[in-house]
Amino acid sequence: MTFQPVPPDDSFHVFDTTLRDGAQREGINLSVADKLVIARHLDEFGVGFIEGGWPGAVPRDTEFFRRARTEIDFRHAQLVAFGATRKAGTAVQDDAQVAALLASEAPVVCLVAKSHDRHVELALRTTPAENLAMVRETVAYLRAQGRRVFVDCEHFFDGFRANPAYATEVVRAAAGAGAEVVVLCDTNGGMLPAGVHAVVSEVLAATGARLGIHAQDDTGCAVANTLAAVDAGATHVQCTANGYGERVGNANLFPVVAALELKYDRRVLPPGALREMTRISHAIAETVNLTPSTHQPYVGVSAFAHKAGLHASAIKVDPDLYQHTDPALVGNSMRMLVSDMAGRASIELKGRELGIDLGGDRELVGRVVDRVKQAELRGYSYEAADASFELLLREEAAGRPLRYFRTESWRAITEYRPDGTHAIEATVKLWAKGERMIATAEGNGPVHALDRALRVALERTHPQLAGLELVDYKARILEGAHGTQSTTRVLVTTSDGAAEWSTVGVGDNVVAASWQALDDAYAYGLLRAGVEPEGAGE
Ligand SMILES: CC(=O)SCCNC(=O)CCNC(=O)[C@H](O)C(C)(C)COP(=O)(O)OP(=O)(O)OC[C@H]1O[C@@H](n2cnc3c(N)ncnc32)[C@H](O)[C@@H]1OP(=O)(O)O
Ligand SMILES: CC(=O)C(=O)O
Repeated sequence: MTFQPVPPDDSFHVFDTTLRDGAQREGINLSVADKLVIARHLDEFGVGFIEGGWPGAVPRDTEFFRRARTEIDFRHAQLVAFGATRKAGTAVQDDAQVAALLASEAPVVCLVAKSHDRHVELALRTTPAENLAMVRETVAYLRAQGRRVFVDCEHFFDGFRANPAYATEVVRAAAGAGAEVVVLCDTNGGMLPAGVHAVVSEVLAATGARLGIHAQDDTGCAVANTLAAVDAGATHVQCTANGYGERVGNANLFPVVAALELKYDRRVLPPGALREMTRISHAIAETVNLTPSTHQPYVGVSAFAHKAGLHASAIKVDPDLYQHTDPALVGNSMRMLVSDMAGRASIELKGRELGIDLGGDRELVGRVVDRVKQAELRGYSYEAADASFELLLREEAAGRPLRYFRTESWRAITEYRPDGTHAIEATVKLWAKGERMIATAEGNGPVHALDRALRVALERTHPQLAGLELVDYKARILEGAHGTQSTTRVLVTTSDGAAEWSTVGVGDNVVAASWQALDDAYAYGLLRAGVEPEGAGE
C-alpha cells in the first residue's frame, strides 16, 4: 500500500520500543534480519520513532543500526538509539557507551536516567548531585552533537512517591539541558491509572517540561496508564507491538494508537495506516516467532467474534449494538461463531458470511439451530469447525443428505511386534460416482493411515483431492473422568494450498472420531473444488 506523506506534525509522538524493550521479553530472540523486518513494518504503520536497541552494549543492536542506515528507507519513522547517561565519575566525552550512541548515527537518542534516589544510591552507587550532573552533561553533549534527545526517567513513579522533590529535579535537569521530551517510566509496572494521572499532572504543572509515558504492564494497566498520562497532558507514548516486553510486557502499541485515533479522534498515524493494523500486528508476531494472540483487543481473530445468540440477533439489526467500533477500521472483520449458544440470528448471519442465502426461512433456520444444539450436547463443537458447520447448513438448506462419496467400511490395524517394530495400516471401502473403491495404506499412526487410504480410494474418481494435506490435528477427551469410556472430540485442519478448513468428529474412540472429521474434510474439499454432491440414496 502507499501512504500519503505525513504532515510534519511533531505535537504528538508515537514511539515504538519493540526492538529494544520488546526484545527484553523472555522467549524473544531477534536476529538483525528480524529487527530490520520489524522496523520496516513499524515504519509502514507510521510510528514516529523506532527505538532500535542499545548500540555499544548489545553487538546485534550495533549491527542493526549499521545496516538500518543503508538498508531501510524510512518514510515515517526516525530511528532512536537507546543508552544510559554517562557513568558516574567519568567525563561524558570519554564514556565509551555515549560514544557508541553517536557512532550509531541515529538522529535521536533516548537516554535512560535514574530518577529514584534509592536507585541512585544502590544501583549507581553515587550521589544525587552526581546523578543530576550525569543527566545534564549527557543530554547537553548529545544535543551539541546535533542529536534530538529524549530522557527515560527510570522508576519515576516509585521515585516520585519516595522523594517527589528529587524526581522532579531530574525532570528539570533533563529538560533544562535540552531534552525534548522527558519520559516518566513506570519501570516496575505497579501503577494504576488514577495515580499516573495525578503524578503526570503534578509534574507537568511543576516543570512545564514536555512529558512522555512508558508503562510496563505488571498490573495489567499499561494501556490504561498510557492513556491516563495522555489525559493528564503527556504528548509522547512509548509502546511495543503486541505489548511485548520485559516480564509481562509493555503498553501495547495497537490498542494505544487505536484509542488515540478512534476514541480521542486524534490523528497520530498517516492516513490509511490504521486499516493495516491487524495485518501488521500479525506480521510482527510471525517475525518474533510467537503465535498472534487470538484475544488481543482490536487485532485478535476473536476481537470481533460473536458467540451469544442474543448478541447476534441485535447485530443482525445493527453491528454497532454489540461492537465498540467498526472492525474494518483496524483491518479486522466480524465473525459469527456457531455453537449451542447460537440462536436463529447467529445462523442467519453465519449463512450470510458463508454466502448461503437462508432467505429468512424461519423453519429451516430453526432446524439448523436445533441440530447444532443437539450435536453440541453430544460433544461436537462447531465454533472451530466452520467446514463441518457449512456442510450441515448446506444439507439442511438442500433438504436432503449431501454425499460426495459413501463409506461402506473402514478399519485401522496397529501391529506391534516383540522386536519393538510395528506396522500401522488402514483399509477403506467406499462408493464414489457409482464405483466401489477399496484402498489400503500405511501410515505413522492410524489416523495418518486412514487419511492416506481415503485419499487413494478417492483419487481416481476425484483427482482434485491429490493436493489436500492434513495440516493440524487436535484430540480432546470429553468427560475425562470416565477414562477409556469417555467421548473423544477431534478437530482436523486440512489445506488445499489456497485455503485451510476445519472439521469435527466425535466418537467413543479417537479413531472413529478422527474418521468422521476426515470424512467431512474430504467432503468439504470436494465442495470447494466445485464438485456436485451425489445426493441421497446412492
Ligand atoms: C528499565 C530498562 O529496561 S533499561 C534497559 C536495560 N537493558 C539492558 O540492560 C540490556 C543491555 N544491557 C547490557 O548489555 C549490559 O547490562 C550493559 C552493557 C548495559 C552494562 O553491562 P556491565 O557494565 O557488565 O554491568 P551490569 O550489566 O552489571 O550493569 C551495571 C552497571 O550499569 C550502571 N548503570 C545502571 N543504570 C545506569 C544508568 N541509568 N546510567 C548510567 N549507568 C547505569 C551501573 O552503575 C553499573 O555500573 P558499574 O558496573 O560501573 O558499577
Ligand atoms: C526505560 C524502561 O524501559 C523502563 O523504565 O521500563
